[in-house]
Amino acid sequence: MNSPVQEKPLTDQTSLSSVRLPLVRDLYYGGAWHKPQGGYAPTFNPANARSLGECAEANALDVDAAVQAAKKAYDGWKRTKPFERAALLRRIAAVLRANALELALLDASNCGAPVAEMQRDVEFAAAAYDYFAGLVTEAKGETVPMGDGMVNLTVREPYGVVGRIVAYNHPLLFLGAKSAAPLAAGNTVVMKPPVQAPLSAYRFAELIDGILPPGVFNIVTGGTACGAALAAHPDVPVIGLVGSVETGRAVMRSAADRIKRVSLELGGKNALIVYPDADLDRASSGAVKGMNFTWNGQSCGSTSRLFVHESVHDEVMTGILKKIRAYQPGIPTDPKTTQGAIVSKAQFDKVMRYIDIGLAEGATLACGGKRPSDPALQDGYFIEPTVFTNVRADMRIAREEIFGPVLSVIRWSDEETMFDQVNAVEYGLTGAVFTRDLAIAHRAASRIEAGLVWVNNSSSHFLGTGFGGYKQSGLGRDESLEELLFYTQPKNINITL
Ligand SMILES: NC(=O)c1ccc[n+]([C@@H]2O[C@H](COP(=O)([O-])OP(=O)(O)OC[C@H]3O[C@@H](n4cnc5c(N)ncnc54)[C@H](O)[C@@H]3O)[C@@H](O)[C@H]2O)c1
Ligand SMILES: O=S(=O)(O)c1ccc(CO)cc1
Repeated sequence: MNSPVQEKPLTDQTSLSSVRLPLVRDLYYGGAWHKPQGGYAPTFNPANARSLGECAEANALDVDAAVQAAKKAYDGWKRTKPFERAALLRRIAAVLRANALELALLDASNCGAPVAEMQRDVEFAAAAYDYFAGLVTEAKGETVPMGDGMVNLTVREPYGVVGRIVAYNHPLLFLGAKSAAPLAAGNTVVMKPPVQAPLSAYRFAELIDGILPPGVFNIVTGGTACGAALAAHPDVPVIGLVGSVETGRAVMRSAADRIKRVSLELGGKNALIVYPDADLDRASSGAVKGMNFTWNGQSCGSTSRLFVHESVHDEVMTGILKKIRAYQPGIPTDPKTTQGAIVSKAQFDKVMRYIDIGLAEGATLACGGKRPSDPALQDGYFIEPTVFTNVRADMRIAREEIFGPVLSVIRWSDEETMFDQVNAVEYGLTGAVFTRDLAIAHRAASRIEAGLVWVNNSSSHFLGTGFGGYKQSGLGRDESLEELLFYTQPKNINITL
C-alpha cells in the first residue's frame, strides 16, 4: 500500500478547514507510484490563478510503461469470477462515498466548479461503480439451435487494456464513472484525467490502492502528448474519449491505424424548444437549469440554444432573467457558492471572445457578459451568467460550442423552419422540448437529431438509460448496459458433440 499523503491546507481561500492535498502527483500504474520521464507541469486554482503545485506529465515512454502494467494484470483480472470483480467494484463505490467531501474539494479547487456540485459528481461516480457491479452477469452470450449433435454458443470476452481519456468539466466523475464499465467487463484500464484538473485523480488512486490487483487500474496524467500516446498505443485495443469533436477526430484517426474500437462522447450545441402551450414557469426554469450555470455551462449537454415561440418570448425571458439571479459567481470551495470559476485562462478568454463575437454579430446582451464586480474574485476566471437575445440561428454564438455560461435565445414562429435551424448544427448530443401536448412532445422528440431529448426537463442524466451523441457529437452510449457490452467482444463457439 502506498500512502503518499499528508495533512496540508488545500488553498488559502477554502472556507472548509482543511483537506488532504495529494503530495505525490506521479504516475500510478502496476499498483505503485512512478516518477514520470516526461517531467512535471503546474496545475492551477482557477478561482485565483495560483499554482497548486506540479503534476506529472506522462510522455510516450511513461504511457507504454503503464500499458505494460495493465497488460500484465489483464489475464488475472479477466479470470476473476464476475461476482468477485463486482464485490471489489462495490468497495470502490463505498470508498468514494466515504471520501466524497475531500474529493469534491479537490475538484472544486482545481476545476473551479462549486464543491456542493462536485459532491454530487462523486456520488454519480460511486453510483456508476455500483451500477456496473450489478451488471457483471449481463455480459452474457446466447445459444443458437443447431439440431442434433451440435451446440452453438456465443460468449462475451473483454478486450484487454482499455484507455479512457476524459474532459475537465467533471474530473472525478469521469475518472470513476468511465472506468467502471470496462473493469466490470474484465478489462484493465489506463485512465487519462484532464490536464487542467488532475488532483482528484491522484487522491482517488491513493484511496483505492490495494483494493484491485496491481495493474488493473492505472492513471497517467498529462496533456495532449499523453492522450495521443495512449490513443495510439498498439497494446490498447479500445479507446474511450470524453472530449471535443476535434480531439475525437484525432483519436479516431490514430485508432484507424490499429483498427481500434472507439467510443466518443463529444461536444454539443444543444437546443431547448419552448412551444406556446408550455407551462412557461417550468420552461424558464428548464432553460436556466439546462445551461448548467453552476459549472459555467461547461457541460456537453448544456442547452445553450433556446428556441422560444415568439408569442411567449417575453414572458419566458422575464422568468429566465429572474431565475438566473440564483447563480452568483463565488469561491468554488465555499459550500454556499452557486456558480464557480471557469477552468482556465484559455477557456475564460475563449468565452469572452464569443461574448465579443455575439455583440459584433448584433445580438442583444440581456444580462452578464462580464466579470463579476466582487473584489474577492478579481484574480479568478469568473464570468456572470450571460444571455443574448435577438440571436439569429446563423450567428456564430448560435452554431459553435462555447462551453461557457452563455445562452443564445432565438425566436421562432414556423415549426418547420425552427426544426431546420435546430438540426442545422453539426452536433447532436441533447435537446429539450417544453409543451403540455403529448403529440407535440413526440413530434418534436422524433424531429430533433440528438441522442437524448428531454420533455419538460433538461440537464439531468439517468444512469441506465444511455447517454451519447448523434452526428459529430460522438459514437456509443455510456451510462447504460450498452457501455458495458461495448467493452466486450463476442466469441462464437461451435461444438460438434
Ligand atoms: N459527450 C460527453 O459526455 C462530454 C462530456 C464532457 C465534455 N465533453 C466535451 O469535451 C469538451 C471540453 O473538454 P476539453 O476541453 O477537456 O476537451 P479536449 O478534447 O480538449 O480534451 C479532452 C481530453 O483529451 C485529451 N486530448 C487532447 N488532445 C488529444 C489528442 N490529440 N489525443 C488524445 N487525447 C487528447 C485532453 O488532454 C483531455 O484529457 C467539449 O467539447 C465538451 O462538449 C463531452
Ligand atoms: O458534460 S455533462 O453533460 O455534464 C456529463 C455529465 C455526466 C456524464 C456521465 O457520463 C457525461 C456528461
